Amino acid sequence: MNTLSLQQNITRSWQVPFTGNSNSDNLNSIVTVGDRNLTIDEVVNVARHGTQVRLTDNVDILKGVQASCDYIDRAVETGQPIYGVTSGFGGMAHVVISREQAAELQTNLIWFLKSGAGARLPLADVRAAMLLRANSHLYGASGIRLELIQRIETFLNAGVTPYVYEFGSIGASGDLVPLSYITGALIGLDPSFTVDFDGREMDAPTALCRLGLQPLQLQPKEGLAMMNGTSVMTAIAGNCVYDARVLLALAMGVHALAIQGLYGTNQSFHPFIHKHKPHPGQLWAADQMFSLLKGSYLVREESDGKHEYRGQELIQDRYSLRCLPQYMGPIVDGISEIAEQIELEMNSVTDNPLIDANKQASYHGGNFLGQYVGVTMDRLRYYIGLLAKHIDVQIALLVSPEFSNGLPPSLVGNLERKVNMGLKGLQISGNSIMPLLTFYGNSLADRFPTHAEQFNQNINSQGYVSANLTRRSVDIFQYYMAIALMFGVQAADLRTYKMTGHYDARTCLSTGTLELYAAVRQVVGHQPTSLRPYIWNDNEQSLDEHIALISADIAAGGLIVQAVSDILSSLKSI
Ligand SMILES: N[C@@H](Cc1ccc(C(F)(F)F)cc1)C(=O)O
Repeated sequence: MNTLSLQQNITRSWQVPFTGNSNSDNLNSIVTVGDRNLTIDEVVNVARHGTQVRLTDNVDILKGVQASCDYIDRAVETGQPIYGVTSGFGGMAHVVISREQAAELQTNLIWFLKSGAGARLPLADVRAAMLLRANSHLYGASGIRLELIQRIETFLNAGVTPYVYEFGSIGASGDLVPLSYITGALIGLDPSFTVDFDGREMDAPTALCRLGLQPLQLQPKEGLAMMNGTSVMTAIAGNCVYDARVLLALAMGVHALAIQGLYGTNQSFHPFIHKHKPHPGQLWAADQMFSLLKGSYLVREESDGKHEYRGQELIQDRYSLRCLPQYMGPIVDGISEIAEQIELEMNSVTDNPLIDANKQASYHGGNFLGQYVGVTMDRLRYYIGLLAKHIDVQIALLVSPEFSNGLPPSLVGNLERKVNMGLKGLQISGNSIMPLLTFYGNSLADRFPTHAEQFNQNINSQGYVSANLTRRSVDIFQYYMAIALMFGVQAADLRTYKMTGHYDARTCLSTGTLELYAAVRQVVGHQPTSLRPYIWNDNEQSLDEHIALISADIAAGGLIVQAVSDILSSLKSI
């Protein structure tokens, strides 16, 4: 198979047209919306795996939704001045809107916001956004009918996903432009609103017809309630946080393989050291690495606190090994803080004005500002850059015999075939990715336009663009991780040979890394043998095909991700 066709055949799980319940594990599980405790994992299950959703049947919550609509009806009837209900929008909020124009105001909002550009968002990100919008509306503070919220449920369960575009939101009034596409499709406003219906492109009115639904006329406030919020950027952020945790768990696995490849010591991960600097992330990384290396014949077992001179080799390891917990710690802590903030944002009401039906009052405010998403997504890309930089130096040690405790240069397998250059090209390919990941680590939230929308939106988060940039960074990091795993596997085989005279690393690796090693070998279709390492002669495999296979497995949560599931679940509990 040539590389081009391979790349075309391997599509990332969240880019494939959504085709309903693809994951049998989720057939029986249902996510209830409206109980105010959605988790990132639930969002990912609905977004990517077709888990069905059900709106809460909690009577108090449903009554609250209706009460907020009644409040708006009365306000329009009596001509009360309320932003976006009886007034114009944004920098034109002084314009008074009559009772007769109040519904048209809402539909018109969709029309003038329909100004997106660029590529379509992955369907899974749009599905997550719909779920979050429904969740936000069930707090009963938005003045939106249950009937409209139920449409979101229907779309999600039937696998109908509006097309939304990558540019258009400054993350200030939430995601006005992206949400206008979702709203236009839900109500079947016009055939120019299009959807993916179970894998087929279709205009929204036709899709509604297939679902047995009629086009819906928006009531006062409903358009604003639908579009004034952070749901799309928060959805992308939730999916990215999930992926980033997977990649962090894999980074730990890669380092554990590299440390064994380098014949490193386990002493640097001894609990005694870390209890004297007990940051939670550092403690976690040290503890994980200590156990990940347990039982290995490829590490220096020095947990008793002894150390010996080893000829020309250093008495202690270089920093990328020895200081791993101290380097990873802040990243681990940072990602768990990000997850917490994104989950809180997912369970928030993010529109304006907000209605307190009990007090018969409404409040003008700004919960739609996506600053939490902008700042956390900037941070997440920064952390991804730091993770990539660390892996890059580990690879650099592995390919240089003067630093690798004597592995062959560029991890050449068959040294007798003099033309073999081993993993030289693979390292260069990785070197072309790592700087981009650190570049993407730059912040966006501090570079906002100060004069947006007649100076009304004069501070804005850029949270949507930041989240999309983080999606890109995550995707690229998956390629990088594939390359790193290939280095880890080859190094383990070559170290095994140095220690035992055969190449089957399964006999020497720690129990904690065996499954990861085996998963990589299986995904590339290259079973371990005692006679040869993973890469023997340069001309016997196409490394690009291996990168594509491994990264696709990572993206789809396949064998390689399952192999680090213990690390992943312990990471989530920090
Ligand atoms: N987030 C704003 C609502 C808003 C602001 C601006 C516009 C537009 F489209 F005119 F620019 C629409 C809605 C608010 O609640 O204050």
